[in-house]
Amino acid sequence: MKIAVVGTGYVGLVTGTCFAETGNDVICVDIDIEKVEKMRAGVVPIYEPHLDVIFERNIKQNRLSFTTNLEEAVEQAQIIFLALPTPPGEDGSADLSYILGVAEELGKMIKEYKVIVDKSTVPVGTADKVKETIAKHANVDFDVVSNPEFLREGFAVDDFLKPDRVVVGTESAKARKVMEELYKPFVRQGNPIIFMDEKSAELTKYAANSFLATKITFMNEIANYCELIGANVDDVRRGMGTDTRIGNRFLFPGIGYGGSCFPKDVQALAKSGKETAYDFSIINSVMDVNHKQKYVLAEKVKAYFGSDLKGKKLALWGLAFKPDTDDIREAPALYMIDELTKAGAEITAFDPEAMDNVKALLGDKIKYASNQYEALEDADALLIATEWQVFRTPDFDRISDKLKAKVIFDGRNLYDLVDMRNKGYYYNSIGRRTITND
Ligand SMILES: NC(=O)c1ccc[n+]([C@@H]2O[C@H](COP(=O)([O-])OP(=O)(O)OC[C@H]3O[C@@H](n4cnc5c(N)ncnc54)[C@H](O)[C@@H]3O)[C@@H](O)[C@H]2O)c1
Ligand SMILES: O=c1ccn([C@@H]2O[C@H](COP(=O)(O)OP(=O)(O)O[C@H]3O[C@H](CO)[C@@H](O)[C@H](O)[C@H]3O)[C@@H](O)[C@H]2O)c(=O)[nH]1
Repeated sequence: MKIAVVGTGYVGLVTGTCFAETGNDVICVDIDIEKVEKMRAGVVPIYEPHLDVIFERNIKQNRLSFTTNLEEAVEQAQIIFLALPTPPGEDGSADLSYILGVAEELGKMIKEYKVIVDKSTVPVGTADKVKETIAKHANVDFDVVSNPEFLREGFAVDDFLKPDRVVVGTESAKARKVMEELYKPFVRQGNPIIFMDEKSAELTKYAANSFLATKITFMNEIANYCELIGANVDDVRRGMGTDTRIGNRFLFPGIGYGGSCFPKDVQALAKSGKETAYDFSIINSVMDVNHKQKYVLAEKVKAYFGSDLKGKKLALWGLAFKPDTDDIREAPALYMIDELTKAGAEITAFDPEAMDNVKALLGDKIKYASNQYEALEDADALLIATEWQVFRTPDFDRISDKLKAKVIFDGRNLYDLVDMRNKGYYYNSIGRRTITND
């Protein structure tokens, strides 16, 4: 099939590359000229494990190409995917200007039947708006389908090629056939395509993300409570998660959920509810609790050193909102940096992939180390914000040689409590008792 993908971010580029991998001819469109030139030169513009191999293979085999020219892409394609940003607007609702802007252009360009597929995360009713916008200009038949994407950054290729399910919202038999054909290779692997109407598909995406955000937030509250009563959240998590009705995934407490999706999607669902006079009280609480959770580690540092952190040097491991990505959107580390530098602390950070993005955002507000141990030089404490594999089994002798004192605040529960006691650390983690070295 001939496919155009508009927007080559995490979703668009993975979608385009994976559909090329299953034998389709894919042309990806982006307004960012620099990005398109990079991709034409064979460079993957984002950090996403395993994407480079299939990206290169499909370019070589002429199934994957890039352009800034929407019309050129649309002309060739039977199916046009919209993988455009839907950032929060000022009031928290999803900003649809990218989607509707491109829909307007599509309306003027299409000259024969096309299936326009919305892969972006959009509020209920957006497929209708896209339809109306295109119909203002187009005088040919077309369908607008909602096909929300559930991939996770860091696992995007695997999630896309082997999805738990594919959700397709369409009431058009013609479009349904096209989507069935396109996703056939995935169904062969035993994963269902769930067909429904457009509105239900749009809501499914928000409901899934908000449910997962709620699950994490619930565990964060249990973790905070564990600290007060002297219980161990790791044990509670295992005890709960083995119940198959609960499941053991997404129960890891930490310093709040971040990223480009959960924060904005939870907020957008709450906002959509408000517009229909529905008060999503669970969702509102989730947002409140998560906001506070982002400051939990900074509060622990202040409780230990005092609220004035002038003259304190802190090493920070991890900046990305989660491991295996260079994405720092809504990263809890950024909230922590803000709070701690306001209190006067000097921070030296290390992250395996996200440092360039943080440098572009924060400049010299913090210092950047070239490896995880360099960050520790002369620091009063080590703080951990992201659970990169490389932080899980560090050389503790090197850590204690470099730190002024053996003090660790761990926002991701990477280390064993008994081990930390034996090694003589002050070790403060989430939802577990604090190990003191006195
Ligand atoms: N990132 C994820 O893990 C993820 C997963 C599932 C769904 N989503 C949703 O998918 C959508 C896209 O997310 P993303 O993370 O890929 O975004 P992104 O910001 O990484 O990428 C968007 C791309 O669109 C391009 N763009 C903007 N305007 C354009 C235009 N008029 N024409 C062509 N290209 C244009 C930008 O230059 C950018 O390259 C959002 O709605 C998001 O909520 C994201
Ligand atoms: O047990 C857990 C699991 C996750 N998180 C945090 O939750 C956030 C989101 O993590 P994750 O879901 O792995 O990353 P995303 O790439 O943002 O993926 C989510 O958002 C995407 C965009 O909508 C969806 O497609 C995915 O299905 C959904 O998992 C991160 O800050 C994680 O640190 C926790 O704190 N505890």
